[in-house]
Amino acid sequence: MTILIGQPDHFGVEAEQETRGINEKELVLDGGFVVPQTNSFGHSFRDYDVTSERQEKVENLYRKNHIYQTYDFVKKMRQEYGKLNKAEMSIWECCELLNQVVDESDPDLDEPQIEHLLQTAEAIRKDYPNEDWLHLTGLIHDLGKVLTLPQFGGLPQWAVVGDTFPVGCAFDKSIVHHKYFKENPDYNHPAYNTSYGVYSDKCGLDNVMMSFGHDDYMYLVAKENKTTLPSAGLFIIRYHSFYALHRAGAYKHLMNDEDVENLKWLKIFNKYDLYSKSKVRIDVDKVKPYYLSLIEKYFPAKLKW
Ligand SMILES: O[C@H]1[C@H](O)[C@@H](O)[C@H](O)[C@@H](O)[C@H]1O
Ligand SMILES: [Fe+2]
Ligand SMILES: [Fe+2]
Repeated sequence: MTILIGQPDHFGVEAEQETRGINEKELVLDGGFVVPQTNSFGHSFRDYDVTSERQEKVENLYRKNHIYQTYDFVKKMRQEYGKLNKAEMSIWECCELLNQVVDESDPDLDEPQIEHLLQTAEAIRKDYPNEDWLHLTGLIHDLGKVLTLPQFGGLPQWAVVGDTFPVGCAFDKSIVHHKYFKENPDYNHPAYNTSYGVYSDKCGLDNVMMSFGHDDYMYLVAKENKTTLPSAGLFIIRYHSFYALHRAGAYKHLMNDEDVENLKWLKIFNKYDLYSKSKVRIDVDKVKPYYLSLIEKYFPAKLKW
């Protein structure tokens, strides 16, 4: 059975068809993963408009995120967190730390994050049994959320979670709660508010500064600790919250050929990241040995964080 992909949403039909095209022609999802119609709160996934107490929290987070994530802020954060001098630990130790984190930006999930990591990884493993790198990518993609913990500086949630977007060029209209960018100092900055901004045609996303958060941080950690994950794995880690790109198709003018290839895997990954969120618990002890073997294959025993 081929899975249903991409619910029709406010990003429009075009992005949907594009995902479908890739799915049918190249990487067919055949594992029978059933995409639920509603999240565990009974709403459709990624609905940022319904009114509830929870949504108010989510919107408030995006308001701050959009106002404070400037080009200068990102540069400073990358410098600071690129030092990797906060902790030394294994990947699994970090998974366990994540148990203390609940993501306030997520309208679909209020479970501790370790559940989400395992749900994502296990759903991928079922449908893509041979792509062990993709299972591990599922397990680790959100580990950067430890930035909210005191030993990592206790960053506010707006600097850690939520969808990401490039800084240094214009903020695309498809970004969730776009209206709050009007209060971002870069919004009116002539060097930063054109479609290329400080970048050039097909410069490659590697050269683009993304709003700072768990994605960019985990990418830095994986790269600097010399992971042997393939480039598609690193790409997924850095851009999995970049919905303006992988859902809405914005910012394509900044992609190089390798990005175009890797985007196919990211689109597949996203289905599992988004739609595996549920109240169904995974038996951690049962799956732990498998993931420990993958960690050993792709990472050193201890990493600098
Ligand atoms: O609220 C969520 C959450 O923070 C995820 O970890 C991130 O990847 C998503 O893009 C975002 O929408
Ligand atoms: Fe994430
Ligand atoms: Fe995730």
